[in-house]
Amino acid sequence: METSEKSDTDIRFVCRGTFVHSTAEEALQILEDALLGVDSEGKIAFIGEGKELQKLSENFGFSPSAVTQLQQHEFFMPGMIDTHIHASQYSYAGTALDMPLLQWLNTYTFPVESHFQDLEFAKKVYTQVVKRTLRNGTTTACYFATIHTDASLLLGQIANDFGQRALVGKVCMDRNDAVKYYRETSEESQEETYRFIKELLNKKYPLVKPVVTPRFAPSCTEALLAKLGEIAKNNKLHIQSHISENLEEVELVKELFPNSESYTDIYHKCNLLTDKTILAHGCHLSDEELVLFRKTGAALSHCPNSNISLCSGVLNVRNVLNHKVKLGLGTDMAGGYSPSILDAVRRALDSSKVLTIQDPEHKTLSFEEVFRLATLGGSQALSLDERTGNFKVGKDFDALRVNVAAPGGPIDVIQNEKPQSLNSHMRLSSSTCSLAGDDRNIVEVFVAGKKVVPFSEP
Ligand SMILES: Nc1nc2[nH]cnc2c(=O)[nH]1
Ligand SMILES: [Zn+2]
Repeated sequence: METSEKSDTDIRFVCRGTFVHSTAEEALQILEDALLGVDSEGKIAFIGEGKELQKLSENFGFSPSAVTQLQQHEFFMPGMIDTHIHASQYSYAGTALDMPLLQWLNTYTFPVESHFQDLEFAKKVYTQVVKRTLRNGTTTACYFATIHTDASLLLGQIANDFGQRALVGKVCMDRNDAVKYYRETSEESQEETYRFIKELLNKKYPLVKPVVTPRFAPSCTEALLAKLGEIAKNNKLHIQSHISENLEEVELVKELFPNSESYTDIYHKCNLLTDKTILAHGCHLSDEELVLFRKTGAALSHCPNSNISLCSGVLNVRNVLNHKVKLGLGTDMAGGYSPSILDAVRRALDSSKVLTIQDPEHKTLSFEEVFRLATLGGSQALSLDERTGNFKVGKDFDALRVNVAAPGGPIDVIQNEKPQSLNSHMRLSSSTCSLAGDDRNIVEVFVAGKKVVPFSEP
């Protein structure tokens, strides 16, 4: 049994059943007939075995009859973490994937994002994104908004209202020759970043924090990048951006920053690589660049749907893991067409298999490893692993109640003739749900001990 020190904790609720999660040692740990208690602050107070019910109920002062028992085919898993998602691109998700990155940005993305100065439009789209991602089991999202400060603040408010844990970034870009009306001056970008951080922090939302967000090197001058690095450092803030997504972009960066050794070096020189930095893609990074990530503690967000949809490249996750670089999964919607991290799990496995087809020596990622990337890995990549990522005592209870056989769901559970051990059954179930399941299998979602799905009536 694992418990927090104090047993005078007030217990909010206790659940009994199978819990599936990742630890540093075990990519997929299955706790059968476990008992997990959540305290009044939404933190995990204890996790023990079902047979310890009597003792735990006395120690923690809860009634055994109040314990919620999971049903057959149900299990709890940690909430999933989307380490890279563009909330502002939801309105065209699933469309417009017919050109490569730079042309796609100019043709579709910038014109759509420019509409977010309209707060009514922003409210509609951002409400839908937060609800949709929560329903899909994203308990933590690291969001890009747009250059508009007020709309970005609105995204923070909506995430807070629905109870989602979120990092929210007002996008910074002082260079954009293609769509001139969607750009700030360097001064505006700095001043508005200050205002965004100040106003969002002043709200004191418990689960929503600002993230400094230079869009990517091609849309920022070196002076702006350096200023944003300074702002992040002085305020100890998270940083997010994109890096080495497609080859044309990498060439453009060489032209725009002729004095830098590499794409990674540009961010490094501007103090943008820290242990609170998350950079999306990295498909074309060199091993030297990965070493710099490792040294600075910066993380990568693997966005396989987007990498395939925009024909950007295939990230060699095995190589990233071998370099001990922190890594999580991202949808990168709308470069990726799905808002679901379950989809990212599937695409990450597919991408890894493509690498194995190309090189049989490549060690394919296992389902268990990718499950860890979607949960614990994401929390580490965002430096939020003290708070979330798995069922460790003292962390917030961010969890999904999954029913493999949810009525009306996409999975038909076919009973095996031979009885299986519960453990292998749950291993199969968690794998089945990730590979064949969808939001219909996610029957409840909890963030910091609060049930946020199904949505409560307004
Ligand atoms: N996929 C993707 N890559 C980017 N690089 C710079 N901006 C973007 C964006 O919005 N999406
Ligand atoms: Zn992106």
